[in-house]
Amino acid sequence: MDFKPKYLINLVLPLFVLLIATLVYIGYSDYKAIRESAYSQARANISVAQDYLNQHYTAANNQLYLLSEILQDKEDIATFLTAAQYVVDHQNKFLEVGLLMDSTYYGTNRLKFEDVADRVRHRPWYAEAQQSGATFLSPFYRSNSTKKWCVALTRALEVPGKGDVRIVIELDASAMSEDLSSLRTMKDGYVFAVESESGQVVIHPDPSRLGTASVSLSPDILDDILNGEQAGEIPSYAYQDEYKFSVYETNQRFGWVLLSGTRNQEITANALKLGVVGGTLLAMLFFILLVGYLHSRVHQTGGQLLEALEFEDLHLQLTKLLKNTIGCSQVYLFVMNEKEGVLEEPHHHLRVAVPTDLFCRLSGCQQLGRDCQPEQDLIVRQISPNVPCIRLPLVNTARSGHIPTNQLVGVLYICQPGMAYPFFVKMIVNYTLSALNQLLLTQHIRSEDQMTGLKNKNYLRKQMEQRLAETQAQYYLAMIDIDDFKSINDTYGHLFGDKVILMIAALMKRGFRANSVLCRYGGEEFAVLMAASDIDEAKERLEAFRASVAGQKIRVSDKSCSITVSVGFALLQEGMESTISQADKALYRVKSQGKNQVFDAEDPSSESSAAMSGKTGPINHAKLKNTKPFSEVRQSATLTTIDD
Ligand SMILES: Nc1nc2c(ncn2[C@@H]2O[C@H](COP(=O)(O)OP(=O)(O)OP(=O)(O)O)[C@@H](O)[C@H]2O)c(=O)[nH]1
Repeated sequence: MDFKPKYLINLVLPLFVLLIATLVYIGYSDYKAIRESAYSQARANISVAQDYLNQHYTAANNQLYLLSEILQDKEDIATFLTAAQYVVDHQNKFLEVGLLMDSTYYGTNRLKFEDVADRVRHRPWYAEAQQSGATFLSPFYRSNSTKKWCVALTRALEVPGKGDVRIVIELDASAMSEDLSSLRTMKDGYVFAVESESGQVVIHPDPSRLGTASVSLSPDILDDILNGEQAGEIPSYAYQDEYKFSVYETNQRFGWVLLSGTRNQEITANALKLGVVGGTLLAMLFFILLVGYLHSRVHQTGGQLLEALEFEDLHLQLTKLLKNTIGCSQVYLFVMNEKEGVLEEPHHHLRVAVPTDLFCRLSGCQQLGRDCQPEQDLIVRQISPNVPCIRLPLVNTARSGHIPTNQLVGVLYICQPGMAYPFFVKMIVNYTLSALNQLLLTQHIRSEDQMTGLKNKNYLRKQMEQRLAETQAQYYLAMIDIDDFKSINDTYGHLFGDKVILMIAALMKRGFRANSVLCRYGGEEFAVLMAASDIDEAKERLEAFRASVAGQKIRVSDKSCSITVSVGFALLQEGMESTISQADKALYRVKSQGKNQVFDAEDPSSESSAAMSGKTGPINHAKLKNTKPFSEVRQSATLTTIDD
């Protein structure tokens, strides 16, 4: 099966939709994957934080035990305080170590408060019913001496004779928060902790949040936790105008709830980033492949346009190419006829004046005139397409110095129902322009007589065919033959004969209107196809030409000679062959009646002479020798100059 590019082009829109859908799917999958990974990262962070807190709890508990051993062993406060100071100095999470004995509070950093039995009862670290050897964890509070947020571990002791003895270690919440702040979920997520009893924030990377009420843990969740819920998720809550998610676990030792989470937006942004990057790469790859394929297909088929030798071939190939690539329904390829200032479309036999606004577009070098409306363009009005039409001027651009000059070669009209892709249209325009240029050049070469620059017999016949199809104007075909040319050749040589032929061509170009078809019919015979209102006008013009030739003298060395031509003409009607034959017969009659005259096919006076001579067939110059020899004169004052 021949796969046509238009199928692929038609797939662009559905594929684009598919691509968007894929992107959305990729984005959603990414979102889910990233969210899942964020959750597991958050859980991992909580687990690290659990270990961290448990270690500090155990460390504080161990220190309490050691210090109580020292106190019981030595019963010496100074030794105890030295050991306590050592502990505080080497463990930066311990704010203070205190000893309550004999109603006196001894603290590290030389603190001593006497007679404080009543006051200490109100301190958070003091538990009235604490049994000897048991450890009590205080609620979260701000330390009196250091003014820092902390939690205290207190051990009650039995020291004989010393009454109520308590050893206290205060744990610094800010320092612990700082350590835990390095646990990040994605970029912005962090670990924090809330005291389940009070709902106060106890660990937070932002020190100003310590001691404040938790935003994430609603009273309902706190109730669940107090009722034994140990872990869970909070999918969405608003904090500082942003939505966040958190996972939580309770910490048995401290009785805190550890939370870790991040901004939902961050997950979305990451998913989008991944989705967009992935999708863009996918889209780029897809479009590169698509454009590459279409590019090569258009080049491949576009190259075939250049092989067209006839206009019909070009039209056929172009229609095929445009149907296969952009799915256009009709193609009109107009060729500029500069001589007559009209655009011709041979395939549909159209001939119209060049749309006036086309040149405005050309001067602005706007090649793509899209969606021409019938009221804007005479040609579109004539074509009257039932689908949108695109007008594409085919312009040769040359540079003279710095100024670009545009030459309109033709105009392509594409009737196209769907989307037109400028990129491909532009490529097709370029190919069409090249093919048209090549075709016109080939036709020019094939239709021109190389020696004189006049048109040749082929071209004349085609023009006659075309004009026969027209009904508006009357055309006349004249056959012109140089009189006694053989003698000229024989007398002055062939080179001179050539000069005579060139002179006749020059006089023809000068003597007839621009829209006449001037042709070298063969050898020393010429033809003119011209428009005239009637036979008299035609004869008058031909007569003027004949006289212009007869009035010229050609110089050869020191001699000059006069040349004459015989002209027979006929009205272009009925058929091409019959018209040629009639004009030929008229010419023959001139030859047989003394040459250097103009006869038309209808002329009754000339008919009789032809009948007399008994010749009615096509002219045979070889048989009409020197009816009236060319005149040979001495050098005269007015001579024709012929360019070599
Ligand atoms: N120099 C030159 N001669 C040519 C060319 N083409 C044809 N001829 C010659 O033109 C001559 C035509 O001669 P004829 O057909 O006998 O006609 P004629 O001598 O003009 O006689 P009439 O037509 O009766 O006036 C031949 O001798 C051809 O060789 C050409 O391109 N250059």
